[in-house]
Amino acid sequence: MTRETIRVGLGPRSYDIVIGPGALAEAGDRIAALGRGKRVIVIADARVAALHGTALDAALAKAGIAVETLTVPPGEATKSMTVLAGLLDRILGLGIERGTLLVALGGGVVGDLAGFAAAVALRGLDFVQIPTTLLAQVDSSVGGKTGVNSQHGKNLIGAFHQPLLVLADTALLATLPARELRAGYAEVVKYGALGDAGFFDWLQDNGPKLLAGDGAATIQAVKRSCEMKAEIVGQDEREAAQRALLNLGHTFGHALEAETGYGDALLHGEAVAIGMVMAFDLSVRLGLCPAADRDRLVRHLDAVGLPTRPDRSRSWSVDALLHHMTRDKKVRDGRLTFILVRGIGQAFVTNEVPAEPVAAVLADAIAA
Ligand SMILES: NC(=O)c1ccc[n+]([C@@H]2O[C@H](COP(=O)([O-])OP(=O)(O)OC[C@H]3O[C@@H](n4cnc5c(N)ncnc54)[C@H](O)[C@@H]3O)[C@@H](O)[C@H]2O)c1
Ligand SMILES: O=C(O)C(=O)C[C@@H](O)[C@H](O)[C@H](O)COP(=O)(O)O
Ligand SMILES: [Zn+2]
Repeated sequence: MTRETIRVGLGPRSYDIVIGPGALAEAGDRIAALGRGKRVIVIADARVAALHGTALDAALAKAGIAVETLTVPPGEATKSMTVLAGLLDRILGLGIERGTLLVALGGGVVGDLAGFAAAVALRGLDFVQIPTTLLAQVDSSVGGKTGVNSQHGKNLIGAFHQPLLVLADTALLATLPARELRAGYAEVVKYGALGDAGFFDWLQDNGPKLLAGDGAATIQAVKRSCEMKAEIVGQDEREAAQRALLNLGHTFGHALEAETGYGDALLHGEAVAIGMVMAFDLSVRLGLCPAADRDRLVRHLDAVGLPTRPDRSRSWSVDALLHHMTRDKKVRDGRLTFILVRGIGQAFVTNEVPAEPVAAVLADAIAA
């Protein structure tokens, strides 16, 4: 079996990301090898549990591990304090100990929620990520950002809590709806756009193959994305500086998600695609980035069917978007922090952006 293993180097909290088709079937042996006892609680997205829960149960049973599964409803609305409170009640109701291991089975929603539950239950349980969307395999399962949304904004309640292991079985993506695969692909493009122009070139040639289900292209893209994320997180776990590069497109994107109510109207990856274009627009407007690089990004996102500007059939307001942006966790002394670019693959972090060009980028993007 093809397996790629990437190590996230965080001293005593270092862990492996195992990538490849069939990794789920190895979950029992790999979890047993962690030496955390013979009992796990799986927290699963109900849709994913129906599709892949039996295979995980069988893998765990083969290694003599007892499993109890708790499901949560699919969708971004599940990343809430209400669902978290109910989930914690159910976890505690199972009579857990500090040694009990949680396993998150699903996309970024379940990974963020279950990871946060693991961070706070009994003041901290160990957990394993089994990501089942492209987005979760390339991004959310790695790096330890866990949490839920608040009425005040996206991911405003949470904790840094690293998993013990990430098992990214790329074969599970076969059941993922095309729109979800595409949305996850936006975070893959993000890695090329922020720090690897060669990877961006590769994606221009291979992205369509990946989206058509090509296994080799998928493994390669997941591997490169995880390598980049592991390197950045290994240097700056708590986003004191360079980790903010992984937020390219997110200050704008999270504002769009907040305005659309965190529903099916705009998926996180779709918001990131639009947000990246806005970050490039702002960089061009400030004279930092050639317009040709912005155009290249837009052409590639267009070519794979990702949105590049907010849906014009809705009504948007610059002030409302700016209001959401002020809730961003990167705000320092009242100033917004942006991830800007000098070109494809050359992102940097700054909090020295005047207000006018930001408002102008928003106004242009939402103009009818
Ligand atoms: N923690 C981080 O570093 C980080 C990084 C990026 C995104 N995120 C968060 O991740 C979330 C988005 O994650 P997502 O895009 O994975 O969405 P998601 O978890 O909502 O999953 C998308 C949909 O796909 C379904 N699904 C999942 N796996 C499937 C499979 N293999 N087959 C069929 N259906 C499947 C789910 O039921 C759901 O309906 C957002 O909340 C975002 O903020 C977090
Ligand atoms: O891991 C990170 O760091 C990221 O910023 C990855 C992002 O893709 C992800 O959406 C993350 O959840 C955003 O974090 P936030 O701190 O802006 O809420
Ligand atoms: Zn993201």
